[in-house]
Amino acid sequence: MAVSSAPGKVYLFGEHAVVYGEPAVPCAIERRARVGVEQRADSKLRVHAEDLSLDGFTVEYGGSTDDRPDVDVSESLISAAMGYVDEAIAQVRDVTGEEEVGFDVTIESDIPLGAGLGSSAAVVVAAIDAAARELGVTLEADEIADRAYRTEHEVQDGQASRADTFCSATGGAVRVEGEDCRSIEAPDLPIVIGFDGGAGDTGQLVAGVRNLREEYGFAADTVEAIGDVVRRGEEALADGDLEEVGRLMNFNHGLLSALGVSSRSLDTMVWAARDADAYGAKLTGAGGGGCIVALDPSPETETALSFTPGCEDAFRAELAETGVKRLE
Ligand SMILES: Nc1ncnc2c1ncn2[C@@H]1O[C@H](COP(=O)(O)OP(=O)(O)OP(=O)(O)O)[C@@H](O)[C@H]1O
Ligand SMILES: C[C@@](O)(CCO)CC(=O)[O-]
Ligand SMILES: [Mg+2]
Repeated sequence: MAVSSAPGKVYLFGEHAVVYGEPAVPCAIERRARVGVEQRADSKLRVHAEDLSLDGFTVEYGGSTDDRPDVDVSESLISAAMGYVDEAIAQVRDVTGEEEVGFDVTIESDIPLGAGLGSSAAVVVAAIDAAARELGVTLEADEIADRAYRTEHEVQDGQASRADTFCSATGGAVRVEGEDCRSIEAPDLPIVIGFDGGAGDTGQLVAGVRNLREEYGFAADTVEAIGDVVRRGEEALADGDLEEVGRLMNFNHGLLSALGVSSRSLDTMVWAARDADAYGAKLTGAGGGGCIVALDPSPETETALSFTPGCEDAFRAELAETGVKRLE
């Protein structure tokens, strides 16, 4: 049995636009997915997922018979959950050359699912690392990131960036522009997260932006404008100028909103953070529902969010210095 964990992330700048080659700056946070992998005698996959916003379920399938068991969970939820794990295991079969190998996979995660904190990337990164090690292969962080990217690319219908998976595999603050992925220095960031209890489907939201971009020149311009905001944001980060970082986060949120990926509850939380004098606030990740990220060294934003209708949870997040961790 091999067990690995990987962190979730927030985007300081640049989600969605990063899919079209603009730069983005995500930052790993200390909320992790842990994945345990044990090789089986047959070629099936059994997945036990503990906290998919329900009590947990187990599915077993693959091999010659497809015996998805009777579980008290909708088929669509299982399919959604299995998409990433399935493809991650396919990548490990490919990289190790062991095409017929089967696994029991156990997932535990404290990253809310589909909420913009990169639960998919964390699960995929940890699963790839653990499954490869279970077969005696230790992959470098770059290779894990690459295989995890291919997984997200496959599941998100060919539209994904390397940002989430690179950030989760390497930890820290990173900058991703197309194929170019690197770690960057970031000042101490007083990160506050607000969570509306909801979720958005990354694949669908990315497809929505793609359609807008194809239909309207000004939507394509909006994507480019996000790139401009990110470049200014990088300068502000390098200068340690958190007030400017915050102003640019606000601008970035407005542009994401124009692209149709915000929601009423995300906007409400963003305004609650701004009213509490946060440096700035924006949605994080694919949007549609889920989380916002704000910067505020004082307790005001967290307190304000905890009294905001529609905000289910407000918490501080520490930067995760380490990406994938080998636990067993
Ligand atoms: N604990 C878990 N167990 C099994 N699968 C999980 C778990 N957490 C996440 N996943 C997988 O990740 C999918 C959610 O990924 P999605 O990209 O839509 O959201 P996210 O990664 O949380 O947010 P974002 O991509 O916006 O940062 C789930 O449908 C499921 O397939
Ligand atoms: C929306 C998006 O930019 C980030 C999702 O966390 C998609 C991606 O980069 O693959
Ligand atoms: Mg995701």
